[in-house]
Amino acid sequence: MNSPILLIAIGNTRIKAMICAQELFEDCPDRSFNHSLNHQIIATHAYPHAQIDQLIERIQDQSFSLITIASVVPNLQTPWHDLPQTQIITTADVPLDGLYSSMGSDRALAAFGAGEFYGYPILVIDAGTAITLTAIDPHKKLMGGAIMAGLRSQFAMLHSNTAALPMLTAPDSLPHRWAINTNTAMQTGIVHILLMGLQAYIDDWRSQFPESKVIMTGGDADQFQKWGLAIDIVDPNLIFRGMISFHRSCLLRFPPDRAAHQ
Ligand SMILES: Nc1ncnc2c1ncn2[C@@H]1O[C@H](COP(=O)(O)OP(=O)(O)OP(=O)(O)O)[C@@H](O)[C@H]1O
Ligand SMILES: CC(C)(CO)[C@@H](O)C(=O)NCCC(=O)O
Ligand SMILES: [K+]
Repeated sequence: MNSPILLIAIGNTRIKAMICAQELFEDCPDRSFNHSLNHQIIATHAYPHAQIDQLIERIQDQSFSLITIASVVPNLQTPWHDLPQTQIITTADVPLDGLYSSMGSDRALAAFGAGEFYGYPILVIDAGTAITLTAIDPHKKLMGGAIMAGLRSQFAMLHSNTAALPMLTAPDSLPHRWAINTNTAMQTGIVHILLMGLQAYIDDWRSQFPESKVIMTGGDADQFQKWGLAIDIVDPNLIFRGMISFHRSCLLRFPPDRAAHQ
């Protein structure tokens, strides 16, 4: 058996790694390679930046035929960055039209992975350290997007920029809109206003592309779905799907047996 591949996505809070079987990249006539992702995943890991040593310890003894890294934290180097089989994917590598050069590679890859898997047009909402919306039209062109502070970041901002407000986490169930104590007031303000704002974006998108799917990913995606945000699917693996789709598109353009004979 070929050694597995390692996919690494470096976000602003956590480093996420997926180990999957090499067979993902074997030639097949349609997009079924991607549909089989769930069966090919050997392991997934997510560690905050400060605990990167634990990730290293977990996988340092394994050998990988291919390593792919996408990062939105340029100064964070890992032991995998400099290996000969490592490829760093940037936004410029992602085969979608109209991407701008400073756009995060996580957004470009998640949108590409979502579009290739669920079809275009597509709206991707990534609820992580930041919340991003990334909208791709039927011609695989960026329509546009938005960036705002993520759920945890909003609580952290209120706490660090005021004298009296505590550091809180988001409530499990949707709080009553009109609060009569500090903690609920903070929670209700952040949660309801985020939900209403995101819903307005989703409604606007659906009015232009009624057939489009709306996909959510990122650490808080499940929470937003529980609160009733009208998304179609939560998919935690969009960025990894984007990496696999990227390799797939390279293989289709440069099949290995042809390259070997040139
Ligand atoms: N174990 C965890 N550690 C940190 N955040 C978590 C965890 N579980 C859920 N979360 C939530 O996930 C959010 C961070 O999301 P995520 O881990 O996707 O961010 P990230 O790694 O910084 O990615 P990005 O940079 O793409 O936003 C926080 O708002 C937090 O509420
Ligand atoms: C917005 C974040 C922080 C989300 O992870 C990342 O995608 C990023 O640093 N983006 C650069 C700016 C942009 O996407 O327009
Ligand atoms: K993100």
